Amino acid sequence: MVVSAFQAHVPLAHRHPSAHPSISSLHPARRPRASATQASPPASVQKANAPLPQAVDAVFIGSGMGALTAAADLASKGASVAVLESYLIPGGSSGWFERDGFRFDVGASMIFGFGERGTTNLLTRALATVGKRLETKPDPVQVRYHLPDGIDVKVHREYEEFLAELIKKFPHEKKGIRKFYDACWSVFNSLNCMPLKSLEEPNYLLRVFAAHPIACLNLLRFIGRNAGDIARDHIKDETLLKFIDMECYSWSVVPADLTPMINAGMVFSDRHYGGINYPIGGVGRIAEELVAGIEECDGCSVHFGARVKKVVFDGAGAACGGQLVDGRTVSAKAVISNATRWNTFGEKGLVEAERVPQSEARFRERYVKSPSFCSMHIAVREKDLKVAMSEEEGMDCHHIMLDDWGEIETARDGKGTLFISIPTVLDKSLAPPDMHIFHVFTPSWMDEWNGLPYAEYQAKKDAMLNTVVARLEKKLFPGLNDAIEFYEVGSARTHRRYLGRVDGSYGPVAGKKLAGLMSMPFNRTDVDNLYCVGDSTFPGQGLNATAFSGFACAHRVAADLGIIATLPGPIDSFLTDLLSRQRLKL
Ligand SMILES: NC(=O)c1ccc[n+]([C@@H]2O[C@H](COP(=O)([O-])OP(=O)(O)OC[C@H]3O[C@@H](n4cnc5c(N)ncnc54)[C@H](O)[C@@H]3O)[C@@H](O)[C@H]2O)c1
Ligand SMILES: CC(C)=CCC/C(C)=C/C=C/C(C)=C/C=C/C(C)=C/C=C/C=C(C)/C=C/C=C(C)/C=C/C=C(\C)CCC=C(C)C
Repeated sequence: MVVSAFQAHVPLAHRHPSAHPSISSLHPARRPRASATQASPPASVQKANAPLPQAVDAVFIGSGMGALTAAADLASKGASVAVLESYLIPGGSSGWFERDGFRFDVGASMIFGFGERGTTNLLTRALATVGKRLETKPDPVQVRYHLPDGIDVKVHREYEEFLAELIKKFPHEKKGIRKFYDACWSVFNSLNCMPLKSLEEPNYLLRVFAAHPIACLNLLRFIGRNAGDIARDHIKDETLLKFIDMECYSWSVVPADLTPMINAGMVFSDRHYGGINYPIGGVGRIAEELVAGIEECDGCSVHFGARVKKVVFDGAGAACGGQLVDGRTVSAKAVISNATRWNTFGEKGLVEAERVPQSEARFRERYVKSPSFCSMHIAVREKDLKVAMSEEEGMDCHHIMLDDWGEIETARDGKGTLFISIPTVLDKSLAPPDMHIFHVFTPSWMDEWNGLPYAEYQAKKDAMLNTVVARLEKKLFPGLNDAIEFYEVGSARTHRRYLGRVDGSYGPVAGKKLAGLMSMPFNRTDVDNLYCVGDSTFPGQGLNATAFSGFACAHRVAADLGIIATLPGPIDSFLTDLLSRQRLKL
């Protein structure tokens, strides 16, 4: 099937601002967006969609960053892979869409894992597995916070510069601040000195322990802890603790008490080590290049418009393929689901109810769905903004805004935490000259949107936009209202529809206080030959995190397929099962 330019850019959300007098009168300068771009779809997408293979070593359900990383790594090791993606372009939440010469990132534009050094630069490494590389633009500031109590803090790329700014605000906590963030460095440095592969492959564990015993022991010290515990070991000031809650919430969507310390160590240090780097041409370029690289490998293919209905099983109850909604089947020795845990094992999931293993109950008891986001993608005319927009004049790409601490997690209707990215500050190629892309998103729940009739649904989107624009105008971007060229709002329903994620959820989060990452599932499941990859697996949300899950998954699958050396078969099986039984007790 050839994907037409129009199909490849199906609207993310349908919206008709002109149909709502309140909106058009509030924003006379706005116009409905023009029809979807007629530009050609990317070469990767055009080339993909060869006929489905009948049988491969590994079949992937979905093409999010977890699956693409794993598929690329397996392909580079000589395995044959088929990636089946239900949508028309790759990447899932790291995909893109185009309108009128603008290229919007579907998800967050703040990208970790693109550094040049160490071992934690997993996006650089994922691309390298298939001989690809992307030009990136270093971001001098990870994020600028605009928080209650007058907290206006920039997280500079330079660690000491960030600490100095925070300490200036909380001088009485000088020691505690350094101790907390230094603890994060200790986690990061331990990870960043070792190859990162599967924690459920004993041969790797033995080798890595032999080569890096101190780093491994340090990671074991932190793997069962949460960032909030460590913060409170060192910090007493309640406002500073709230700031650290926000530091965690801004990427984990839970406060520090529920945020695993390993992930906090990664995020709070890598931003100063590899740094935040924006891929020129947009976040979607990562998925495009991975697809191109996978397709260049013998026996490997990526297919779009290929929605998998169910996992297929053999007579012994082992997974042996994926069946599409149109009935076609791809047989495989390993079946890897990049759908969320709920979409894989839940009601109407890919695995029929009677085959769902008991152990999944354990996951559901510990993890809940995080909220979705209401995403406002806005095209903005620079000349009408009353603030300087260039990096040279001090504009930052990413901002987080909150007006009242009480609303950090709970506020609805656009009154809670606002995440703002303006990727055109770093990459002008994303928009026509003198135009900017504002991506503003705020946590939002499916129950706010479900069942709304069309007119109410559209009105709610517009109301959210108006609330948010008013807040941004007042605090950060005077003139924004009149500078809007066009906009597009996505709700939890949009995320569910286009990303296939249950309730449009951003991913699983701890439903209660857990021991760090100890109970986060790895890639193997209790169904033979069925694996999971992506943010429903260790270590959770984030592109770099899902790239880790991809490498880990590829390593374990390659071991099971006999492509890489393991301990002798029976010993490998015995130790792997022992490790997984031990984790089940936790
Ligand atoms: N800046 C950032 O760090 C950033 C940016 C974007 C995304 N992300 C992260 O990406 C993570 C998600 O990555 P992921 O790997 O878990 O995947 P994903 O959810 O992004 O992608 C899954 C893909 O699987 C496809 N799919 C689902 N069910 C299918 C089926 N039955 N048949 C065929 N295809 C199916 C979906 O269409 C989607 O393309 C999120 O946690 C988010 O944090 C991070
Ligand atoms: C051998 C023995 C005995 C022991 C071994 C011990 C061992 C080796 C343990 C190893 C543990 C490992 C390998 C852990 C690896 C962890 C990794 C790689 C974690 C990576 C985490 C990355 C994260 C969490 C990245 C998150 C980024 C996100 C979510 C970015 C998105 C940002 C937003 C949504 C915010 C956007 C904000 C604005 C303002 C727009």
